[in-house]
Amino acid sequence: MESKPSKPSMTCLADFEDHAYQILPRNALDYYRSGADHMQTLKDNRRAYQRYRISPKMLVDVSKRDLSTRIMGKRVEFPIGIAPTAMQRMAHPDGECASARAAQELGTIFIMSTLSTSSIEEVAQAAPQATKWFQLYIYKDREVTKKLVLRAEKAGFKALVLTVDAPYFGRRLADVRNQFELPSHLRMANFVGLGDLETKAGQSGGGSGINNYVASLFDQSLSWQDVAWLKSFSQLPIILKGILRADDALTGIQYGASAIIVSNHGARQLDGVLATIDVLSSIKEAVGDRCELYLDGGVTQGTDVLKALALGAKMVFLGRPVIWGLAHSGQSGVEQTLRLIKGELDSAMALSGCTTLKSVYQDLVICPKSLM
Ligand SMILES: Cc1cc2nc3c(=O)[nH]c(=O)nc-3n(C[C@H](O)[C@H](O)[C@H](O)COP(=O)(O)O)c2cc1C
Ligand SMILES: CCCCCCC(=O)C(=O)O
Repeated sequence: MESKPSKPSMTCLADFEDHAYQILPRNALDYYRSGADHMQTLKDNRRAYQRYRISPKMLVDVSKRDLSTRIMGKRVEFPIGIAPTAMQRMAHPDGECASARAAQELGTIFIMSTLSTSSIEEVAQAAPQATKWFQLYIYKDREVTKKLVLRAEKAGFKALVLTVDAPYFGRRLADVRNQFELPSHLRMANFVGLGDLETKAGQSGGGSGINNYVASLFDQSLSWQDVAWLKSFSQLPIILKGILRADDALTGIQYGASAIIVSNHGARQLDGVLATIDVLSSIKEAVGDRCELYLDGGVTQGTDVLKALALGAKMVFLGRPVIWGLAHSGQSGVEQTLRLIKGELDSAMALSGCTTLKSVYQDLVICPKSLM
């Protein structure tokens, strides 16, 4: 008797999330999954996608499809990249190096967090061909910040992603309850030998080591002038991450931002802000074609991506889903995650009459009044 081929165990991104919930230590799992305060926005980031529905076009020849695009002038195989998430070695020993390699393998973008558990140079060496962007937090110590930027530039990173929504950190209640500390075998790899910058995340101070770290070391006086400061010594294009309003997007362009990531930091900062998909079209309307717009937050399936593209994003980024893939099986798990959602987008495009990303128009998505 012929035996049946074995069942695929991972069929969608939620399967990886379920798996991660079973295997990750509590301290790490809570850190990764939490939103701020009572997590109203965390739920809304995902739920909001259900308020938008697709209005597909029929009898279009969809036998050939192309998901590739150009982002900041560079070819990307499909419009789904990896958002910066800190401390990835808590999910898998290969951490950020594995995620960057997965991005390289699939031809998409990897954004590396300032607060990585692998260094800029380690990631650059692990994935030399990947398109890598460096996410920047600005420290009170501006010399440290400047050195970090110059290291990223030297190591071949192609853009700076300046996070603008985190002068302080939101209160993630589980991290406070767990008295979160970076496990002692890991390090803030970009700051080795720099005292508190390396070690402070390993000190909870009786609360969350994260808030402790940020409140004492990040520059709370950050303002628009600092975009000009960055441009004064770095050649890299600047992408603002964490914009939620059209007027801020326009100001960002005036100060020289090359692109904007519409983001609420995965609902980890100010609880009660709008879901990112809900603010996207108003920002797109204001900025038009003056800069590229990307989005993150709550994207977990191909139809979410299709909706974001139709409403004005050129690319979306995944935060937690990549962590769940990493926790499953390192580079391979991240690759599987990206392939799954890419396949879902491809299928959603085929079934809605789109053969290229350019053919994904705004009228493909509607928000019926009954669902508002
Ligand atoms: C565990 C975790 C760590 C994060 N670390 C950073 C970071 O270091 N820098 C940053 O700008 N954003 C950080 N973010 C926010 C993500 O870049 C992104 O905005 C968010 O995760 C997108 O939402 P999603 O997780 O629903 O995909 C983090 C998010 C999570 C969940
Ligand atoms: C002590 C390390 C703090 C890491 C914070 C990274 C981040 O942005 C997050 O949302 O978490």
